[in-house]
Amino acid sequence: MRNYKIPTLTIAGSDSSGGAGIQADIKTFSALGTYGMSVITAITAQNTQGVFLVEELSNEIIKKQIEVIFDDIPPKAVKIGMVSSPQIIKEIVDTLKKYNPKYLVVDPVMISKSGYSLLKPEAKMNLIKYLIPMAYILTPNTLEAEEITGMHIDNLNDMKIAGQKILELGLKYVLMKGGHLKGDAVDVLIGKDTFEIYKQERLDKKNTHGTGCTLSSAITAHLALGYSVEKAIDLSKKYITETIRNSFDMGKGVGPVNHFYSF
Ligand SMILES: Nc1ncnc2c1ncn2[C@@H]1O[C@H](COP(=O)(O)OP(=O)(O)OP(=O)(O)O)[C@@H](O)[C@H]1O
Ligand SMILES: Cc1ncc(CO)c(N)n1
Repeated sequence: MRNYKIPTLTIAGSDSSGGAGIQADIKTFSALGTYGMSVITAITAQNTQGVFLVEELSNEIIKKQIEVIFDDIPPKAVKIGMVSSPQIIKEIVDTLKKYNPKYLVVDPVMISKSGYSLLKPEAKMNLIKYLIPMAYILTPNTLEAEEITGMHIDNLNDMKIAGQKILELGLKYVLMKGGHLKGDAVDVLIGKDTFEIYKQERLDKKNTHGTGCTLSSAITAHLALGYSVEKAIDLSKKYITETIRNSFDMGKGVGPVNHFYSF
């Protein structure tokens, strides 16, 4: 139902260049027909060439944004992206526990495509201990899954084993993204009794800024719209593929995907 009235929420960092972070999430929520809302955790001075400065917001304003949204417009599904420090992670987890959102999609953002660390090294423990266990779905790329599990991931079988290891932290599903491996763009969904492979052709495209953010917010939107987890991922995988296929030059570096290719 594309009536733009189903509320969805992203808790993430702002990307001033509009291709990733909060901006990618809101574009995706809108393109897929939901009502997007945001809790900003940090502001990045970023463009298509890199991340130049990051300023985190205070725990107080992050907590308040979450509370006033949930008290007024409870979202049908929530996505969490960049949460850079241990105290921000703890604050978000403690605040969300009061509302216990059913569909919580966690994208464990660690390093930007341009190589900038968006997660402080000391925050990794809180991510694993507090945030990941709350997730309905975690969407790590293989490098993030390596950081979480300590395993080396090279192929589909490694992805499956690492996914099963992450499930032990208590979450429902892991969607591991194989975008960084060679060959087709293959992602795998791992649940207690679930193993699904989502395969699309690898597109030879330069402009892939924001692919991870876009995929996780597409899953959030589709869950909010009432699709099953398998169908939500299937539709989101097709959406990200088309946004990459229609990506375009913008700026001097790695340009954005095209969230609005179908309009
Ligand atoms: N060149 C490509 N062609 C087709 N699909 C791709 C390509 N690159 C990535 N994907 C797909 O895009 C989605 C996002 O994956 P990716 O591995 O880029 O995430 P990420 O590394 O978290 O992104 P980001 O750098 O934005 O954080 C996945 O479904 C992945 O398979
Ligand atoms: C704010 C922000 N969040 C996530 C990403 C994804 O890497 C990014 N580049 N910037």
